[in-house]
Amino acid sequence: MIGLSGIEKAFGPKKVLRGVDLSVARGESLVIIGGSGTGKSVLLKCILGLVRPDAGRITFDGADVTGRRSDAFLAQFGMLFQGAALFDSMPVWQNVAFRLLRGPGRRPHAEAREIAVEKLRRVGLGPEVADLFPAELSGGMQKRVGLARAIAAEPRVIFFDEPTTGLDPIMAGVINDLIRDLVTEMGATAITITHDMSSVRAIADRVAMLHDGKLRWEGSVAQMDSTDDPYVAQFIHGRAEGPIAAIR
Ligand SMILES: Nc1ncnc2c1ncn2[C@@H]1O[C@H](COP(=O)(O)OP(=O)(O)OP(=O)(O)O)[C@@H](O)[C@H]1O
Repeated sequence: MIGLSGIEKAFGPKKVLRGVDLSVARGESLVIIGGSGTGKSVLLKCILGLVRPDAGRITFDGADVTGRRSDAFLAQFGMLFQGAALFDSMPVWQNVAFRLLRGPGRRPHAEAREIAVEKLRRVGLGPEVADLFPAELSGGMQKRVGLARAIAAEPRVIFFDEPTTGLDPIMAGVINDLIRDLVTEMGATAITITHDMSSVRAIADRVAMLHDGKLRWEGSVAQMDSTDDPYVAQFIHGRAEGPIAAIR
């Protein structure tokens, strides 16, 4: 469904992506791991067209989309940002219904609110939360609202950027399970960036590791656990010693 071939991106002299080849099948949940600053976020931004690659090709449903993104293209994506990134000045339901209230797929106000309340229910939040403001919610609740927003327009592809950062392990587990269930239920394709190995295990059909601007390794969670690739092993066991330099 999504294909990347030979993606390169440099910022000034710094070569961040050095030829990334990666494909994601429809309905698959891919998790991208890798050390800080290896270009995971830059890679997602390339797919969304927020960053233009210096070289390489991006395809979506077989069509070449490198360098051009229409509103209709972007409407197929949902995104859960790091830190939920809610608009503080809007009540929760308007945050969830953000895309339903504007743009090409605009819905009437009452209908958008109804959809927002339904999506909030889906992530375990009651209708009483709809009229609260983000500042009145805990971090875990804010993540759920971000998740409800990501699925509100029923996207075909959802990106999760470090979905459990800042949450306690129990809430992280709840969010991981919700992501897994939502993706399965919607039949959506998911790409997740995370440092959290519990997320990898809960969410991934397939794991890809970025290192030094390239796709270093890919495989299933079971293959990840038994691989003798020293980079993957260092990462999953969180060792300071190993081929990945700990000073960044
Ligand atoms: N717009 C930009 N201009 C200049 N440099 C950038 C820009 N965007 C990203 N970079 C650089 O590209 C590198 C990769 O950044 P990126 O955010 O993709 O890393 P990451 O793998 O997502 O890291 P983390 O896990 O810490 O979030 C970093 O060194 C960053 O400073």
